[in-house]
Amino acid sequence: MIYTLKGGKVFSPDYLGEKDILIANDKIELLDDTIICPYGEIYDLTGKIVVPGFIDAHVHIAGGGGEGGFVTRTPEITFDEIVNSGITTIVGCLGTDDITRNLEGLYAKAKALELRGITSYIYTGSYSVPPVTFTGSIKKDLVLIDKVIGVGEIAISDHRSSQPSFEEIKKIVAKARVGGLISGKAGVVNFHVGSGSCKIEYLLNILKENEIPAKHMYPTHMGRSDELFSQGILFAKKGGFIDLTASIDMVKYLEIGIYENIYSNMTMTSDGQGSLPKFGEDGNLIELNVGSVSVLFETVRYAANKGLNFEKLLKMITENPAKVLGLKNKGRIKSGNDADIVILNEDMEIEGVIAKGKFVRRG
Ligand SMILES: CC(C)C[C@H](NC(=O)C[C@H](N)C(=O)O)C(=O)O
Ligand SMILES: [Zn+2]
Ligand SMILES: [Zn+2]
Repeated sequence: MIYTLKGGKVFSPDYLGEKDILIANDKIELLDDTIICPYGEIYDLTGKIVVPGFIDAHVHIAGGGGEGGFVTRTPEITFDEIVNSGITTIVGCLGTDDITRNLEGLYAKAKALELRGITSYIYTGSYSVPPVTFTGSIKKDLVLIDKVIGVGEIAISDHRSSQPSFEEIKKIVAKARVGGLISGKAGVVNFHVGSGSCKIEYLLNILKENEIPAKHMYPTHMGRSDELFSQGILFAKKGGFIDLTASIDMVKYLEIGIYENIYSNMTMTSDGQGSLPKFGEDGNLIELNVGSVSVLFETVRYAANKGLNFEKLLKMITENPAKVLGLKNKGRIKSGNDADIVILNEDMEIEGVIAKGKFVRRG
């Protein structure tokens, strides 16, 4: 299928001005001031905003939760929830409950989403250490299972973790790195960072040993506290990527990240379908909500309306996660990249979503 998107205000995420985009099959063929295209549909996007499809690198696509017993298990995600949020690339993960949830179900869900038209990957593992795997080995999972892009979400500094030792964590990162090298993938370990006192000490100590590159360690929930975010700034300044679970409460950290000039090493993810539990001092569950993928762009939109730089915010859900995940053809609107595009109206509301060149949401 060939068609042209004409005259939209294009953020690649960098603002390029009004551009025409020629799309052929699943690729962006051409990006230019004006494209005279003798064939294919022409969509007039004058006055619209055109941005790269959003990448959500941490979603419990097959459901999550369970920290309050069976009734608190959360539902799996629907395709419409994903595309209505402008997400065209998603990475599925398991969380606390890796007894009633398993990698086979996670894989099946990711395949279903791919067959519906978006790009999907999964992390092998879950909160637990040693990690659950398909083949009994992190390296084999990365090399033999195409959808496996890394390991996660491995819990550290959390009362629900397996209380892993530093050595155990280092071995997981080392295996992810070698599995990534052999398979040509990112081999990234997505760490669930809890509210424990050790925060990301393990990761900073691995960096101190100066052997395993920072890019293999990707801590999430880094906006859980000011102290944790401060450690995150340190980690980012050493070349690591830090991830915030999107919510309007994160605006202060987004602002600091831009001010500290570490926004290029920051991403946001939604923790969609994950449980958002609140525990009391006594460790008992007080309440439990369910994450929604819609927070991803809603947080960018909210922060932009608060005056934060739109291009820098946009990078955190497009170009930056593409870098973390090693997805060379994603995260930017440029010739040769996958045609993953979101069309916004002048109020920055999502009007259309294109995934691999096909409209998955229109109007
Ligand atoms: C960042 C906070 C608000 C939510 C966070 N959620 C998860 O980690 C996912 C959850 N445990 C699940 O398995 O579904 C948390 O529990 O700390
Ligand atoms: Zn988590
Ligand atoms: Zn999660």
